Amino acid sequence: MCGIIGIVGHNDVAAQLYDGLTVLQHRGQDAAGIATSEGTRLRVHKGNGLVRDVFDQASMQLLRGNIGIGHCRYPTAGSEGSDEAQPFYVNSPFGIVLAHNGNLINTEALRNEVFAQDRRNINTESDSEVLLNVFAHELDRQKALSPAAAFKAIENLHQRCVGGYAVVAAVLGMGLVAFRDPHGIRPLVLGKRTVNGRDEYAVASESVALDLTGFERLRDVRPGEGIVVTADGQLFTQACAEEQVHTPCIFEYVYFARPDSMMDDVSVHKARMRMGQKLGEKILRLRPDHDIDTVIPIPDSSRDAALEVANVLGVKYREGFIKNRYVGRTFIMPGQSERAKSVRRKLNPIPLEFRNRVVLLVDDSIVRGTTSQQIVQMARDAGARKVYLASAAPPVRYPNIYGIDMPTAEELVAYNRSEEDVQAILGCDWLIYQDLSDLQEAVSGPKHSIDHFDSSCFNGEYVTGTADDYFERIKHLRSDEAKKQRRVS
Ligand SMILES: O=P(O)(O)OC[C@H]1O[C@H](OP(=O)(O)OP(=O)(O)O)[C@H](O)[C@@H]1O
Ligand SMILES: NC(=O)CC[C@H](N)C(=O)O
Ligand SMILES: [Mg+2]
Repeated sequence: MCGIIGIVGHNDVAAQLYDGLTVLQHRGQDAAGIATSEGTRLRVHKGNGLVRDVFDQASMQLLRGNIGIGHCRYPTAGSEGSDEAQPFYVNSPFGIVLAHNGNLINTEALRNEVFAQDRRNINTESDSEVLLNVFAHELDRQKALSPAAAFKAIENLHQRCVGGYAVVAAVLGMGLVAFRDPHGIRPLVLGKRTVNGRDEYAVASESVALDLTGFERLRDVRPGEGIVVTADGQLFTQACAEEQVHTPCIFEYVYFARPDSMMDDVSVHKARMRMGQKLGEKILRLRPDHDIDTVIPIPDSSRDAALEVANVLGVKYREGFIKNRYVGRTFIMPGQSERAKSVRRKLNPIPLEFRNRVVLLVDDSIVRGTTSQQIVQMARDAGARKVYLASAAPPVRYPNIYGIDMPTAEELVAYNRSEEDVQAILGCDWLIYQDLSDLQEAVSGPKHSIDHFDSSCFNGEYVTGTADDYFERIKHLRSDEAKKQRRVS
């Protein structure tokens, strides 16, 4: 789940892109990059690491220009190498840089098509480089450099690309281009500010990046919609795909997004509190006479939900695990051994919150079970009498193929297993999962802001459809074992 941002200002925008990326860092920790457009030059600086590691004063000074895009990466395709850091660049037509959040599921077929028909070579394993070349080819076919040409290119791209994608690009001589896939799986929000009487625009994965850079959130980019902001700050928008069911990714609300973001008009913080309420109500339904002494969140992402669980149950909420703030998110680390080691480095219990107590640990989700298995053991070692575990999301039983790197069902702890089996593996005394209907209601909220979701990792329903052999092929390419082999070779 990468973070993307694009800004058109009237002065240099690199410093603001940098600031925006620092608050999107939770979406991708492996690589970061910024590209800016100034006169006849596109400048790109990118590399592996956190935003703060990739840029220094010298690189920032080179990134001149009033139009720019930024990216922080969590790979879902190709390798973790620096040559697949984004933004990507192509020199023709005009010069384009592009950054992508999401994952294409027809990359292989597109790559062949792009080579054979469009006569363009893709030099990495990245789906985003394929996407850029499709856009470049379709823009080239328009024989013009205008918002209308960009919209036509986006329309054609939607016909060719299948998957989840939110995209920002800068086209030399035109400005900023942004678009969202026809189902709106991946998020993208549009903001505006007025500086000295002149309008400036930004698009970003999450509204928190707009808050930090002083842009007011105007609205979410609509599914399939194209946005162009010209170099002089004029905004053009157009629907570039026939209307489809809007199915934003529900996992954004469960785990990925920051709680202080608004996404498709829903507050992530409020959605998580409602998840906690519903989970608490389910626990009360199942065991009205429960013996829980304390609710303990598993930091960071479960805190909003855990607090509400405690409120509903009427028991104490206590911080029982202290998080080492210098260790990043474990779930988005690239390999299983790194993820497993990081949980212990990241979380340490406060024994007095566990000793002789019946504790209910609450996490936002249980995916591979890496975190929960270790946490349950830590709670026991710290002296808990009984350890219960509740997940604010249902069992994750199916791969995610639209931008979250969990492509192999066999790596998911709940795959082909009953809740009782998972409870035994995690070693807890009681395991409670949220029901999917409750999760969906929690996110769509009292205003029913969202009617449908991409909930594929919970129910195995893929809104784009999938080729018959897709999951088998992706397993060979992207299982933890395949990634390990690739790193060795
Ligand atoms: O079952 P697993 O495979 O362990 O994945 C699920 C866990 O990973 C995430 O935490 P992470 O440490 O990535 O981030 P956080 O600090 O935002 O909670 C998520 O919040 C769960 O705790
Ligand atoms: N998580 C993402 O959005 C990844 C974007 C792109 N598929 C990549 O691997 O770089
Ligand atoms: Mg967590």
